[in-house]
Amino acid sequence: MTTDLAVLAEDLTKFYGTHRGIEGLHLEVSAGEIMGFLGPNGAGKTTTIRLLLDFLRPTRGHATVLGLDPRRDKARLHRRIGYLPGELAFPGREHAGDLLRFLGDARGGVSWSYVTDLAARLDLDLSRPVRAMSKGNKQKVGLVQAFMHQPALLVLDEPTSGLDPLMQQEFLAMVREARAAGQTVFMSSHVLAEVQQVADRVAIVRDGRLAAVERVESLGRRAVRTVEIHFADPVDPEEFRVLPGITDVTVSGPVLKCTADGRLDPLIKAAARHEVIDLLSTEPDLEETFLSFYYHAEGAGDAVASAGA
Ligand SMILES: Nc1ncnc2c1ncn2[C@@H]1O[C@H](COP(=O)(O)OP(=O)(O)OP(=O)(O)O)[C@@H](O)[C@H]1O
Repeated sequence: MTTDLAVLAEDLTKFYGTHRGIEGLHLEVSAGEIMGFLGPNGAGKTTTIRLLLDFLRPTRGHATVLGLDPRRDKARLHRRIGYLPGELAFPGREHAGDLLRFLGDARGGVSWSYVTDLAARLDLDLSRPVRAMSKGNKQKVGLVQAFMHQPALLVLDEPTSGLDPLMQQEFLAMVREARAAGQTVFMSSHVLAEVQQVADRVAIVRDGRLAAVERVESLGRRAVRTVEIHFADPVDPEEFRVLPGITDVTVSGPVLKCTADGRLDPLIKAAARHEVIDLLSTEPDLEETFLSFYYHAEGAGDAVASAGA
């Protein structure tokens, strides 16, 4: 394989008995990119992540991570990865600082000032016992341990779960900085909005299959928006129903409501034939449009859209 791939999954498949975890996954993550891994609950995100790290063995297929075989080179690979599990379990009674020192030593030593910087950014008190921490604070400990050795690859399973909005933004800033430093980030989420803020591309899984891989810039083009136009006088809905990309037209006296598929130009030109009092266009809701398309569309799970890295 070429060395500029941080992750390569080839026909990666895991069945739990007869139950599909993930099937036939082909995925490439380039070195230095941020890849969002999106899907609803039970789609197969955690299964995929665990396969990449050799916490699970594939039923079929193969993964190459940082040029290594996760099974053969597990210890070497794990030193070069920062991993945040979806379910954090800190069994001991240690204070967060002791736990991080222990984990840092196990990875061959880390810069302690970097650890305290990360903790300060996330507003994490290292002198508190981890077991007594809230879910959000435990998540911060999990994030610090994933980032602290500045690994070549960060594999983060639902990293913002339990974080408040301010901390989510701080985390996204850390992810951007990681990319600037040449690190690769593979992060799962079921929230497109957060992934969209940092990711270069998103891979979308549904029912254990890859539904699509898209560059983030191209997601917006699929956005459907609702438009409401207030005219000075009543208008004929038929005039708008015939426009390309315009659906769900309803007219109530001088107020027209419709859905536009992203190209507003035909609608604006038609509206301009009348006196327009006001125009309201709701922000494209990508959760509703893009994701519902991939999550629910018939056969979407088999249609692997390829977007170049
Ligand atoms: N140990 C297991 N035994 C049996 N089935 C499992 C096991 N782990 C996961 N599954 C099933 O495999 C499928 C994929 O699960 P997975 O946890 O990978 O999804 P996910 O996308 O990470 O979901 P979530 O967002 O809920 O964590 C689901 O149908 C799940 O029920």
